Amino acid sequence: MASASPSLPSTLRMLSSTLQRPPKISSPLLSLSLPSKTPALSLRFTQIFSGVSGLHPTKKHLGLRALASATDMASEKRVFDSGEDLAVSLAKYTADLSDHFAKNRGAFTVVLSGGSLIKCLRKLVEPPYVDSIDWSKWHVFWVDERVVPKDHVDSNYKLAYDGFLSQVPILPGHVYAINDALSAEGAAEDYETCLKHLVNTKVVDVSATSRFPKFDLMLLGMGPDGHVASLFPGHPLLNESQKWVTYIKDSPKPPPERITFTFPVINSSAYIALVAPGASKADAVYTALGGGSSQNSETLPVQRVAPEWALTWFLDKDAASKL
Ligand SMILES: O=C(O)[C@H](O)[C@@H](O)[C@H](O)[C@H](O)COP(=O)(O)O
Repeated sequence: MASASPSLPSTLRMLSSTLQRPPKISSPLLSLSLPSKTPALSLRFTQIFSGVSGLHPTKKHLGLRALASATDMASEKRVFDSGEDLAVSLAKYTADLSDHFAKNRGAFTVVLSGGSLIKCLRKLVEPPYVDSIDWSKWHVFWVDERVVPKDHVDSNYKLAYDGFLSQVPILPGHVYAINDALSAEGAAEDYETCLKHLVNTKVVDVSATSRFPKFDLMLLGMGPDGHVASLFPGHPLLNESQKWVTYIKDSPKPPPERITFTFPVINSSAYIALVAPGASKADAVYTALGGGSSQNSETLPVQRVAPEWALTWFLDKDAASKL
């Protein structure tokens, strides 16, 4: 079943195979129960789930705790008793979005992080999802990657390949790993060039508001310090407003050299799942969701995460223990 391989060609060679198979773009995204897009009257809501639940914010959810908000992004928090329950819910959430975007857009663009996220995706490689998802529509990207060879133990590609990609029939030409023969600067530039081609060919959608690429689903992990992707607290890269992909050579989390999507790209996504289980995340979760403040009162990177349509937190009891 494995179709991706650590010896995949460079990003651009993978791109060329993708370009031969442009997805069909059909109708706009109208069939989901999306949050209101009326800025003046938009809603933010929070609901605690103890198990598997529906995919999208719906009127039923909104009836529970709806608050007026300045943003039209819907925000939802799911707290699970166990990692197993979290993984089940995340698989259903992802599979439902896959189904929707595959049917309505002809492609499903999914952005992965490194870290514990990949383990949280484990239910996708099991029945019923492994057989029911239309994997041929998936296009896989990384929100950040360590500048190391693809077969290196620190590679986010290798982590995802070993734990997820090798077990599902995603087309190798739809897996956009970084070009590991390049420097950090070169790899970031190469990845941005790749994304531009994919936007031009409509594989990746574009935000009508920001004009940055609009990925269908971004699956983000979060560090104990509140970092997302390779955007760390207090780092100047947090304020990058032009580039789509940039690089860092002084990452406080090893290894130091990485490439990363910028906030304009992250926040142009349609959906973001913030997957942050574990006690080490409790302080940052409290800062982001419980009204706490960070050690030096600075805004944490995770607090800047605001996709165009919906943000869903996937937490376990330990991560939510201070809420
Ligand atoms: O390459 C990376 O280091 C990641 O993309 C990073 O942003 C990760 O998602 C968080 O550090 C959370 O990692 P954990 O889930 O393992 O804590």
